[in-house]
Amino acid sequence: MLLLNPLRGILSARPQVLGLTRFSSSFVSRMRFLNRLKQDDEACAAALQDGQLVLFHRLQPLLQRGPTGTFRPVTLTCSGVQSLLQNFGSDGPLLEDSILIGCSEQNQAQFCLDVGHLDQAAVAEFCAGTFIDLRKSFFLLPGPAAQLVAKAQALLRWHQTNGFCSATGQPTHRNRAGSQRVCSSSSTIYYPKMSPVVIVLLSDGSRCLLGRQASFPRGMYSALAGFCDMGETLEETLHREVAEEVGLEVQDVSYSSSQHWPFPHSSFMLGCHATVSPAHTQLDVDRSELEDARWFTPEEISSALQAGVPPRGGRPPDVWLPPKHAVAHHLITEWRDRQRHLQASE
Ligand SMILES: NC(=O)C1=CN([C@@H]2O[C@H](COP(=O)(O)OP(=O)(O)OC[C@H]3O[C@@H](n4cnc5c(N)ncnc54)[C@H](O)[C@@H]3O)[C@@H](O)[C@H]2O)C=CC1
Ligand SMILES: [Mg+2]
Repeated sequence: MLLLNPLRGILSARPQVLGLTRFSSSFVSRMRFLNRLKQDDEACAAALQDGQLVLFHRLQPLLQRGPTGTFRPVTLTCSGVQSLLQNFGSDGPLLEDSILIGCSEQNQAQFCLDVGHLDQAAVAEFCAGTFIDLRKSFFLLPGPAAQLVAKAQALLRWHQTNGFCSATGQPTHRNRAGSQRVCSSSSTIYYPKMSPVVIVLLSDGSRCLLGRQASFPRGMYSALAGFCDMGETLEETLHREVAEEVGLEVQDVSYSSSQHWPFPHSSFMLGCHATVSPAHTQLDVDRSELEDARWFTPEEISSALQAGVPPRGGRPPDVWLPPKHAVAHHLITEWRDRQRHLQASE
């Protein structure tokens, strides 16, 4: 139940439907619907009228704590946002700045809008929510909502920083969905960008390798990661990064899963497992990239996973691992489960 009077009737009645369930029977129709909205400005404008909107203020999403204590993004109807904008003396064109971010399972188009020109505290109070920094929001929200909010913020940021053509210096104009921008002078089309990053959990058969950068929170260790250089394959990046960062030669590589990672800007994380020969595990750590790297046994990994993410302010344990939403966490739990399976079958 939403306990919000000023917004009665303008908050979306279905805030919990953010995020897509893949492979549902209507998956194909939703994907085709979204694709049409990206190509057809009129259809997109019509979909906005019936859509849900997630608000941001200077790239911070508006969240609300639900009755069970879990956070979710506040979702507004189109008329709800219009009332809000009118209430704050700003209406009309701003609504057209909204960007298409998805489609709910009820076939409602989902949009985001940054109201950074309005008073943050007043809007938050009006919507009975709180604008929370994305890094914090990402870990407060359940997985699908976190990914949707991260995608929304990445698109808002991309539009805010790509207002001009890098070749002609002339303004660029967005399509209605916000899926591209076109140079007003040269007609060059620009699409939102992600930087590909390979992230790899190395194993020597009985241990896995984790490292930490000096900039990580104290005690946090993660899988090795590195940006792809122009022209590289996933495998070439992986071999190069491991050689550069810890001085090892990789044998086998297998792909696990991928993730859009919004920090510090949009990265496309390609998660892999890889092995090194048990006879060649001596590390030669590049201290300009990593503060530390070491091999961990399955027992050490299990207890670090059990310890969880330390609360803010408290003294962190000596070793803790990235939280659930991070692909690094997924790679580490996959490796731990595989080790358990191997031990059980011995
Ligand atoms: N989701 C997850 O589980 C994890 C995500 N990550 C992310 O992976 C990313 C890459 O990891 P790092 O070890 O820092 O990469 P890295 O080992 O390639 O080192 C970063 C350096 O690469 C250079 N670089 C080359 N191409 C770049 C580009 N397109 N954008 C920015 N810098 C570029 C810069 O000099 C930068 O300082 C980080 O942004 C981090 O947030 C890292 C670990 C876990
Ligand atoms: Mg790295």
